[in-house]
Amino acid sequence: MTTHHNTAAAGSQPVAAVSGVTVRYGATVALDDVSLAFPAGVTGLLGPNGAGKSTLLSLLSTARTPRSGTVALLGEQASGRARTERLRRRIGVLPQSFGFYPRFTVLEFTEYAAWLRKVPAAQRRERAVEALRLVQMDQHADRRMGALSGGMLRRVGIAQTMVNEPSLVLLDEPTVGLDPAQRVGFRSLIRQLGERCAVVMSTHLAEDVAHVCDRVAVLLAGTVRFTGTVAELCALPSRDASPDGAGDTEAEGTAVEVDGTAVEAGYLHLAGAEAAAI
Ligand SMILES: Nc1ncnc2c1ncn2[C@@H]1O[C@H](COP(=O)(O)OP(=O)(O)OP(=O)(O)O)[C@@H](O)[C@H]1O
Repeated sequence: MTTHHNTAAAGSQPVAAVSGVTVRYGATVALDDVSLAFPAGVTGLLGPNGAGKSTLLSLLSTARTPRSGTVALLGEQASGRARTERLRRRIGVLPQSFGFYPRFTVLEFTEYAAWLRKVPAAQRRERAVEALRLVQMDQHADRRMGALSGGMLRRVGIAQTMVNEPSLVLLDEPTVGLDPAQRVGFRSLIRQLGERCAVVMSTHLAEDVAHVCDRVAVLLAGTVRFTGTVAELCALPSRDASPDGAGDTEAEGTAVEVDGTAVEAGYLHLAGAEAAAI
């Protein structure tokens, strides 16, 4: 299936950027001198388990500070407690799993998220209802969180990222665990979010990237192996060719079919035998 992408996002000013960041967990180097800029639109972080995607998202969410390197968010350096707290109010985050009280209704949970994000009391209800409408969960506002299907729960997860009208939304593996039909609906929802604010989503699924993302960064073992448009990733030579061209965009300007298989081929070219074994 061929998809069309929002090329307007390419080349715009970055909404977020990391520069020379290194993060270690004991002896494990999760990110090794990583520099990446995230423009408007939807950027995919593509990589296998353990590549460092969640760690990178935790830097962009300000949950974690790098040992070395810098993080810039919404035009400011993300350092200093007061500034970081202020920036955090303009960011929405969907972690891989999020906690909730099962007896909360969908509306109560979403209003609670607005409270956590310091949305003024007078606006919380309205923002929560609006966010639920965006994800088509407003009809289910009175249902208990504990009674929701996986797909519905994930939609509420997206709603809670939007209650503070963020400029940047971070989604950690948002399509994992969804069935194929749910995944299709969810991808179109993420594209919608990308029209309102910059979105960075991690995934290990080439299909997600093909259907959702304007740009993609491939992470492998804590290093960036590619950044560019999805079409540029697809245009990389096949795996049999010399890997020296990784990151080159020689095929820029040529017509490239963007689909899951083509993304997978570009990804495998970068990952070589390492990814082929996944
Ligand atoms: N709290 C932690 N303590 C120790 N090691 C960690 C911790 N969190 C992550 N790591 C390690 O850091 C590396 C990067 O992990 P990270 O979770 O960022 O990768 P990922 O690409 O998001 O993978 P996944 O999809 O499995 O979450 C991995 O080797 C992982 O085992």
